[in-house]
Amino acid sequence: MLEVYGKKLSSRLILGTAQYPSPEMIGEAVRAGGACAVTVSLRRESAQDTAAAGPGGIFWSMVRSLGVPVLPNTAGCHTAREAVTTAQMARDVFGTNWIKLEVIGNHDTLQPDVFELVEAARILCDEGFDVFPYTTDDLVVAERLLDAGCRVLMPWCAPIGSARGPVNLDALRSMRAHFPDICLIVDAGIGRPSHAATVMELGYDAVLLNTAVARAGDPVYMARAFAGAIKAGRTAWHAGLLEPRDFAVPSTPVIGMATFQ
Ligand SMILES: CC(=O)[C@@H](O)[C@H](O)COP(=O)(O)O
Repeated sequence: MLEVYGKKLSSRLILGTAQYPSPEMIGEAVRAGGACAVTVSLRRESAQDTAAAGPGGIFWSMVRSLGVPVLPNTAGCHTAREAVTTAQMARDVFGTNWIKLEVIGNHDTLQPDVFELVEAARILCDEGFDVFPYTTDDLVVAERLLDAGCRVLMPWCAPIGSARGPVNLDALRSMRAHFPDICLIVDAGIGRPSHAATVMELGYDAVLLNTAVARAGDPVYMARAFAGAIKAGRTAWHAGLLEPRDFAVPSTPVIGMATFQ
């Protein structure tokens, strides 16, 4: 069972809550996929600033009623300062020390600003937050985040919302090899269940995704498909996968085969 910051999680799928056709469908997708947690953007939801969407409103009650841990996120923040303030507000609203730390550095790629990210992570870890940093697959940045106090890393596999899947498998593989004991959760860019299975086959601990489910033709079915893929990938990793080989190797033994002269 996956344990993160001392909390045991019921599965290896974390779902985002944005872009669904309706709030009800978020609940259905979370249940169908057996998601172990949901991530929520405090800024995005609060920005709508209506009685229905504000911190006491329908959206928030629905999120709380899902019965899974809430992982508030700092989506939309561009500086360490903004992210720290947003995290502090999220702690008050949700009563949790968990924070998915996003500090965006580039408008086109939504790539994290890793410098601001590390700074924000250091401040938040010092303040007692359990920080889940959305980062790139850069090993040096990963080291800095761990030095700052993070116990989980969330590398992207492709830009947020791109649905491209793992564009640099070697980097993800090397991150897994460098940090065998750190909880690694792929966050962003997963487009298909097969992408999720692929990263789980590499030994990743979990997957966080949003767009691929929320924007699917049928989000509920898609959540179920992702749940199956994540379990399959994890089981395959446990089973011990063969490394690809350059040459053919007969699968049927030839020893003892009759020979005709
Ligand atoms: C919801 C959330 O936190 C996103 O910022 C996250 O990174 C998911 O990315 P995808 O929408 O590409 O799955």
